Amino acid sequence: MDLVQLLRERRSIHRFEDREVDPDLVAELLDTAVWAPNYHMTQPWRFILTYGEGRRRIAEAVRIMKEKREPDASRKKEVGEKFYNKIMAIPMLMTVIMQESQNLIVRQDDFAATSIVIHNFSLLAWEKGIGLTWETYPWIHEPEFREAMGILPGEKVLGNLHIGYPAAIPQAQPRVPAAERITRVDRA
Ligand SMILES: Cc1cc2nc3c(=O)[nH]c(=O)nc-3n(C[C@H](O)[C@H](O)[C@H](O)COP(=O)(O)O)c2cc1C
Repeated sequence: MDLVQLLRERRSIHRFEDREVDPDLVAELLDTAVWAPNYHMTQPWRFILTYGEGRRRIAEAVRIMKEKREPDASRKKEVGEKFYNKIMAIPMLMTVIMQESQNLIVRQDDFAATSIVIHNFSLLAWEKGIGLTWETYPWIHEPEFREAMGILPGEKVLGNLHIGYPAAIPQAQPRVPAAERITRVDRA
């Protein structure tokens, strides 16, 4: 697939086939994805791949969080179970973690660089027929999740990528033509 087609045809995928994703393939793709521009060459990222029985670790943490935060006591179990099952239906989750610099400028540049790694990975995966959605639901920042995944102080979670072979590919969401957002400056 050429790059133009890859960029235009990639979609965020929410429904997956019940099919495993090879973690060695994901590791190989990541090894290319990390060739992102990175101003300070801090390479601040790390990745946790969760799949198979490992998913129970995230699913349990989510169940606990959702039960704890559900105000209606009679619905706690049901809500917890719903989120547990949602996580278990995702073939693989990749938690993307960034070491947070104390320096604001470095931290912002690092956030940009890590985001590029994520999109690089997304395109490389798409080329292999693997889809994903970058998810930033609030509970990735909750202590229950951080503890379950061994996320250290000073590390920021950029998201969970939900990864798998697409069961459905959503319609494209149209983009505003870039021409409408371009200002041309060609004279003094
Ligand atoms: C930083 C970031 C966070 C996102 N978080 C979510 C999310 O929490 N849930 C979700 O369904 N999609 C999330 N998305 C995916 C966007 O919703 C998606 O990219 C957008 O709808 C355009 O669809 P497309 O990726 O198929 O072109 C996120 C994307 C980015 C870049």
